[in-house]
Amino acid sequence: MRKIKIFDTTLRDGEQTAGVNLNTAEKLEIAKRLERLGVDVMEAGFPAASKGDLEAVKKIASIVKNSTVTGLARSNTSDIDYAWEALKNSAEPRLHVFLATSPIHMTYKLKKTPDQVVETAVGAVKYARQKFPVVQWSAEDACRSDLVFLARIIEKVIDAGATVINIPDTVGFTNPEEYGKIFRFLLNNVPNIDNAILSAHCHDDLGMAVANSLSAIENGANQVECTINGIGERAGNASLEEIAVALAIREDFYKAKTNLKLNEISRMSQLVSRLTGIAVPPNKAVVGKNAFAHESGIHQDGVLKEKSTYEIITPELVGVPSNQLVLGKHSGRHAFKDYLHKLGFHPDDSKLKVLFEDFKQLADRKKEMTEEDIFALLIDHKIQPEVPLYQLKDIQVNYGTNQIPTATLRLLTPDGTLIQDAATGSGSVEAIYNTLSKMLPSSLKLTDYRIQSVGAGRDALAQVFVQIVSDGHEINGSGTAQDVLEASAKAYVHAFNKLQLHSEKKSYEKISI
Ligand SMILES: CC(=O)SCCNC(=O)CCNC(=O)[C@H](O)C(C)(C)COP(=O)(O)OP(=O)(O)OC[C@H]1O[C@@H](n2cnc3c(N)ncnc32)[C@H](O)[C@@H]1OP(=O)(O)O
Ligand SMILES: CC(C)C(=O)C(=O)O
Ligand SMILES: [Mg+2]
Repeated sequence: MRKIKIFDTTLRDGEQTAGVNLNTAEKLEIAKRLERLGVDVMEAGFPAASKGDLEAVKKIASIVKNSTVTGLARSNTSDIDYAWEALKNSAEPRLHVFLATSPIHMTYKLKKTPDQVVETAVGAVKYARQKFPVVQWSAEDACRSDLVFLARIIEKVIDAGATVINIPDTVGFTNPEEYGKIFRFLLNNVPNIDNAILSAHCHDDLGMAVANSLSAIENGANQVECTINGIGERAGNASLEEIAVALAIREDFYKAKTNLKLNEISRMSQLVSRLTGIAVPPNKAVVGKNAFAHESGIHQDGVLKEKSTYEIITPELVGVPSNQLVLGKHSGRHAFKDYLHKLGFHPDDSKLKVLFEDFKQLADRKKEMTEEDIFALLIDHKIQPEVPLYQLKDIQVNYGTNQIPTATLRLLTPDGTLIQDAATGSGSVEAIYNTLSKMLPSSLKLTDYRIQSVGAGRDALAQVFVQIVSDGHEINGSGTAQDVLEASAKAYVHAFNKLQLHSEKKSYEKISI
């Protein structure tokens, strides 16, 4: 199977998104995540652009070890020297140097003849190779360039020492068929092309960046450049998550793999969105909030019977805990009943009918029905579960570098008694969970624990998700609080309460109406 290298440029082209400015700490946080995601190359910035960017690239290059770190430079010695200053301590210093090749750019922007452009490009690559073992050369605006000229300049820069040749669709002008043909043309017309890796770099001005990147792969590109959430100059770049998941899901067609850990994608996307302040549209493929949400009755019924009826990507593949059946006015009886079962209520058919009619009436007035809405509906119908529900009253955690973490918790039991206990653990969360295990009638075996922040900045709320599996049922608990430890405790108690509702089967028989 072919291996496609993923060149992530979130920290360079992605940062060129209007209104985005990442400081060194933020860039480093993203870089570490990109490394964990498994990108082959990350472009950390444009060192000649500012002192801050130079420092950020330098820092990232000194810390990131499992992905190659690169930086962009114009075709002049000064930019290349700045890039060297930033990258010289990386494991394998790699430069990305570019020069425009289209008549429009050469005439109006660079004010150079084609021959002068060849001379400048070759000079820059030769100069760069005196320092950098790996030099990638990009033909800016390649897709509006004369292809014979493009082939000529590429042959020369490969001779000068470039080993990666990038073909940017700088202004997002081409379509997949044309873009693929450019790669075919270069493979057939550049005599030394086998000495280089061909790379694609697409912009989304006409909404074709991902399709163009995939076409390039079909036509010989072995590297694609992309950004998380597709952020980037103007309408953005090709989105990493869409390319990666398309390759994985359609492996039968593309017959190509990447090194990415796909289950890191969701968290990666959230981090970039939070630090850049660029929200992910809910309907965005793969990472949008609705990518795994089913709203209409026919779809929900299909998914409940067999997920693959309407899901080509499993949420778990990209690190989303589970799909979501959103209750709304388009929902049908199957989804409604399933929702009630998950909450622990099992009304018989006649009660379900009445509840469903009321639900539809309410849903007509609301965009989305929440768990609270459904509970309110059940309470209106005087349906109450007589199952034990525990409430977290307060929590205190002692943590210090040379101290054993200790948690003290107080819980309100279902019969209203206040109980208190304490336990230690190897970390604060473990201490909390050990305490809860002592206090609750049974302890939970967690299969997942995740933290994410709700909102941006220092005052963001912490949201913790835990998952347990019991009798083949997946039960998710969540807790939100200003503090991550309190949110962790709440999530555990939430999961425990839901487990009670499920496993004790106290739901319908003991519901008093
Ligand atoms: C397609 C892309 O995404 S390319 C990357 C775009 N990213 C950026 O521009 C972000 C960082 N840029 C910057 O901070 C600044 O533009 C700098 C520091 C690079 C340059 O700033 P300045 O020296 O003030 O020049 P300015 O940006 O106004 O103009 C660009 C100059 O570079 C020249 N230039 C453009 N591309 C190249 C190139 N690949 N090689 C050499 N020169 C180039 C232009 O012709 C122009 O030269 P001129 O001053 O002789 O007319
Ligand atoms: C610098 C190059 C690779 C670029 O970003 C573009 O042409 O879009
Ligand atoms: Mg670009």
